[in-house]
Amino acid sequence: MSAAGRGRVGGARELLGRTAEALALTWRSGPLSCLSYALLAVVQGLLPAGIALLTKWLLDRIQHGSAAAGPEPMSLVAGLGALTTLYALLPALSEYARSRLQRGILLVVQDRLYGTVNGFTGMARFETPSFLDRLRLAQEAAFSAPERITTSLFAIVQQLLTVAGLIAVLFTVSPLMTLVTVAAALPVLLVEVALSRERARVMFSLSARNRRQLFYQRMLLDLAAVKEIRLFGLGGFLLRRMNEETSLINAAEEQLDRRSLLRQTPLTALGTLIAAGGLAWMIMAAVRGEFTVGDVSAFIASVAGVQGALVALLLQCTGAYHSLLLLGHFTDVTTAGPDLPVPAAPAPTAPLRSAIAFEDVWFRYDEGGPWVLRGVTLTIPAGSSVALVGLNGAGKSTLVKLLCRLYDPDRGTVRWDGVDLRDMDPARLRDRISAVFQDYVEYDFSVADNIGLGDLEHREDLARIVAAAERAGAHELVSALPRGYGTLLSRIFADEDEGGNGAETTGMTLSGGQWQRLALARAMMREGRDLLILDEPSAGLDAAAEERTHERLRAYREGATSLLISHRLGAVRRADAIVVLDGGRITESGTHAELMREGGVYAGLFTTQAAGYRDTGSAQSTKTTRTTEDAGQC
Ligand SMILES: Nc1ncnc2c1ncn2[C@@H]1O[C@H](COP(=O)(O)OP(=O)(O)OP(=O)(O)O)[C@@H](O)[C@H]1O
Repeated sequence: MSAAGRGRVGGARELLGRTAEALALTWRSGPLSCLSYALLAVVQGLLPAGIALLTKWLLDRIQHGSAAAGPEPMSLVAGLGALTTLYALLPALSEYARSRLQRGILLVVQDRLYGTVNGFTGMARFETPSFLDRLRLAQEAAFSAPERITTSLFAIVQQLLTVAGLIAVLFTVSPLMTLVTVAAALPVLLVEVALSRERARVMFSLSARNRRQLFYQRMLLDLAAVKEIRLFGLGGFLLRRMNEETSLINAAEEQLDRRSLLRQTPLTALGTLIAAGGLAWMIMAAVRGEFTVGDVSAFIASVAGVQGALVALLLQCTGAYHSLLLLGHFTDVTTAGPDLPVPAAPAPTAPLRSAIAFEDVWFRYDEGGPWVLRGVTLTIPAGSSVALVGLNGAGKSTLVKLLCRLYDPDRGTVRWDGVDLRDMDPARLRDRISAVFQDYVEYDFSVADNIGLGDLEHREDLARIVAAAERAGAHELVSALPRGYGTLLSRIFADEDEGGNGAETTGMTLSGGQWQRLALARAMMREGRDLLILDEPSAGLDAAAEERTHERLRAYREGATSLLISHRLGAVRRADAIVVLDGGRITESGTHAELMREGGVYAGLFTTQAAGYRDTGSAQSTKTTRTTEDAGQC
């Protein structure tokens, strides 16, 4: 992690590096916008000096007539008119250029950040809280930091040019008064430097609080949380917590503002006193004929202009510093490199011919954490159906993650027809697999897209989508929806009405079990894959739907390689092999009949489940073995 990632910019080199990075991003977003914005900054920076100089010349002409130096009065009036018009118009033009630049930068930065995240082939980073935190900060940075750094830099250049220009004009009038102008600006400058450092420190110290405040805000608006928040009456609690955080942030900011005020006021007064003293002295000297009225006007313009420009410059520096801190998170994420090593010349991923094999696989999520898989050795022969059972937390879903190469084992190997998964391109491997996960996704798309996303290449093939829905037992429910496969499933987006006249109707949503059938249909879309993974594919289905779904799945899996995870043991009993995972170890394996004969963990679980389905009266008069065999089919 870089220093910036830890919340501070390292040395000048790191600071310059980040600045260069922001400028490069800006340049990539549109060289023309970048150049026009820079040009506008330069012109605006020089304008105050130009106006001050022309005003001085004009006043001198009025006072001394042709004896005074400088162009003709009419040319001066025209020039002054042109410069003041530019002075009035350029900020609007500049704002237009800035917005254009901002839009361009957003596109570049968004593509860079999300492209990088999409390039993480594994899951570990998404399940690591510290990385997720960094990702959130990087997201925040992506949308503001590069643009702010660039605009701050251009504004700094503009203010520097203003200061230099005004001082140069004043120097031609009086080097002594130039010194007075700088002296008048110095106290404010010094206090602003100290304050800007303090501001950055306070803002950083508040960042954790800001994130907590954001968390409470999100919870209070989160659709998924509404039910539980209402039922448990958590709204007031979350609201209080949010307000507490806001009050503490407000208090810290108030304290900072008070300190700023206390320090700024006397020093600003001191600066004003120096300027006023200088002005009084100059006016007396002008009365004695040592200065012209134009000189006095140049002095007044310079004092006000230099002070204003220096304060603006410091504010821009503070803003740029804060944005550079944020950009560190963006850089950390976008330069994090691959999470899983992918060989430069991956082994070809051929259709599965022989078997998938776990060879003494050990895995844990964190170094130093508990082992989740402990020496798993398991073979899934091509064309066979294997069921994985075990208690909660036994490691079943973890094993699936390794099989899809979302993680690599810490020890041991997973092989696809003898080839180590680490030697394969993960994208090619996953292209050979279809899956329904326990935590399947509900996409805010149409029904057709929710199914079609299973195979992007055939996303528009309605016949294939319908066939997949039929296999998953979802066709009937989809047909009953108001717009069938075209129905938008969303609570976030609105749908266009059927007349296509642009009117919007609210999207609709499904029940948990109905969503699960769509997830199953999505997996069925992936025809011609070598391995089907079903991780609790029927957990949300009603009893009748579950029975029918498993029948269909059995037919679909016939002769194909599949791995089924289910706590409903009636659904796994017909698998070619049932494997029991206990505490990350395989403790039993065999067919249903073999495991029942063994009378081990599986037999115990199966009997317990079956007993739950038995009618108490009849159960008392029925022999256990026979009854469990029947009940297990539920
Ligand atoms: N991302 C993670 N980081 C750390 N530990 C994890 C992570 N995911 C799972 N675990 C831990 O790994 C163990 C196995 O989890 P896993 O999800 O594989 O179990 P499972 O057998 O699928 O359980 P269930 O039947 O409840 O779905 C659990 O103790 C869990 O706490």
